[in-house]
Order: sequence, then structure tokens, then C-alpha cells
Amino acid sequence: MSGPNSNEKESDMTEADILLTVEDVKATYNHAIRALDGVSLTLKRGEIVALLGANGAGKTTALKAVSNLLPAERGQIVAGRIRFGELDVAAVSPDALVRAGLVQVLEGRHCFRSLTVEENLVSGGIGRSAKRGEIAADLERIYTWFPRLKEKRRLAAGLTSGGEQQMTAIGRALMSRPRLLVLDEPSMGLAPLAVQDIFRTLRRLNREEGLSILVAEQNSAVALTYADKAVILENGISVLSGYARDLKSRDDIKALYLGQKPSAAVLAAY
Ligand SMILES: Nc1ncnc2c1ncn2[C@@H]1O[C@H](COP(=O)(O)OP(=O)(O)OP(=O)(O)O)[C@@H](O)[C@H]1O
Repeated sequence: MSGPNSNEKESDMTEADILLTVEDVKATYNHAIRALDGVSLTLKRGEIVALLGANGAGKTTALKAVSNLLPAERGQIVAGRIRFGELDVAAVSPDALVRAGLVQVLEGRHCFRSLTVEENLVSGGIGRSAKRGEIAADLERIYTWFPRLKEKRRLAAGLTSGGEQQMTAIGRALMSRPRLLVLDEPSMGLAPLAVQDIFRTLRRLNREEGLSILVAEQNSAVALTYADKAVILENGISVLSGYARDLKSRDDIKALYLGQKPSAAVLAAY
């Protein structure tokens, strides 16, 4: 991963390893509000990278930049570049990015509430112009990852629990067979057990199917437990990046950037 304090040498990476690069991206809303002021990250194939930071740090904006969703919100990238594989993201429409393998699950577990869980899932495969048999096979695959969704498949999504709605939103994204799954705060508003359940499944998808994941989270403890690497945003700038296990063991980083209570040792040092 690149970044101001990366602990991985750039020479360790080859072009072919890299799936996503965000290079010093700056972005505004309404040509006025500066939401990103220099965000950089690199995600290798098969990695889980967490994007961490406080409220308003720019996590959602960074993810929307990656999926080219900013123009829909009067947002603009004013400097820098984002590449997904060979593609220059700014030049590709969001639906073409989905077809190329980059799909985002937006913040707030968006489901079609009046459609059944299964109808929600099927809607995720439509853009792929898949054959009927393929859709059925993909549904079974999703049900293997999220057995609870199979039990609830005939129920309106709006009547399922928050965790099940998040699983439905993720399952719908998986129906497009992505190479990179982008998730915005999947833990938001969920009970701790549901959060663990979802992150455990995401990690299995990553390890067993090679799915690459970029996940923005305020819950840094859970994100650092399941991610390989993390990037910390502060005021729209990526101020720190490195291996999740290293960042997790740093009390000073947790206190300075991740809103955790500083220990006596950290207080003494600063
Ligand atoms: N659609 C928008 N129009 C104008 N300003 C926006 C818009 N979305 C976000 N912003 C502003 O951009 C900045 C970054 O917000 P963003 O939502 O990206 O941060 P975040 O880290 O995801 O925060 P949170 O964790 O609270 O969702 C904030 O100052 C926010 O007010």
C-alpha cells in the first residue's frame, strides 16, 4: 500500500498485483466544499483495505469517488486520479464500472423494502445480462454465504432485521460477480454480534473466493481485526496507512486518529 507512512515497500508490488489506485485525489461538492484534500491508497488483488476516520473525515466521499458516484451529488474530483485495473474511473460510468467488476454497497443498507429478499438479490444480477440458470446458481451461492437469507427469501426485505438487510444489500452486490466490493460502514446501526457475523463472512469471501474489499468504517476495532491493511483519513487527507495488525497494536494511533481513549502511557508521551 502506498501512503505517507506505509510500511510496505513499493518495490514489493507489481502492476499486475494492483487492482485499485487512488492517487492524491482532491474533491469538492458544489465546486465549493472541499471534502477530499489529498487521498491516496493502493489495493492489491485479494486484499481487504479499511478506510478509517472520524465523522466527516471524507470516507464516504472517497468511496463515491472510487465508484464514480460523485457527479450524481454535484461532487467533482478536482485533482488526482483513480484507476481500477486498466480503467480511468472518472471516464467510466458507474454502471459500466459495475460491469467491469467494481460494485459499491452504499451506507445505510439500501434494500427495496417492499420486494422480497430474493427479489432484491435477483435485481443485483440483472445488469449482468445473465442467463436464467446462472442467476439461479448465483442465488444458491449467495445463500451458501448467507444461510439466513435463504430462510427469509420470501419475506419483504423491509420486514427483516437490520443485519439481514445489510446481508441482502451485500448479497445483491455479489450477484453482479464483482472483483472489488466497496462497502460504506456496513456496521452502522447493527448489534455487535451482527457486525461480527457480517465481517466474518466478508473475510471468508475474501479468503475463499479471492474477493477484494475496500471498506469504510467508523468501527475501527472491527475493521482492523478483519482487514489486511488500513488507511486513516483526517479532514479529507490520508494521513497514515499500513498493515492493520500494526495499526491495531498502536495505542497512540488509536487515540490520535480513531477516537479511542488514550492510555496513561500515550498521555505521558504526548
Ligand atoms: N452531498 C454532499 N454535499 C455537500 N457536502 C457534502 C456532501 N456529502 C458530504 N459532504 C461534506 O464532505 C465532507 C466529508 O463527508 P463524508 O460524508 O465523505 O465523510 P465521512 O468520513 O464519510 O463521514 P461519516 O462517517 O459521518 O459518514 C463533510 O464535510 C461533509 O459535510
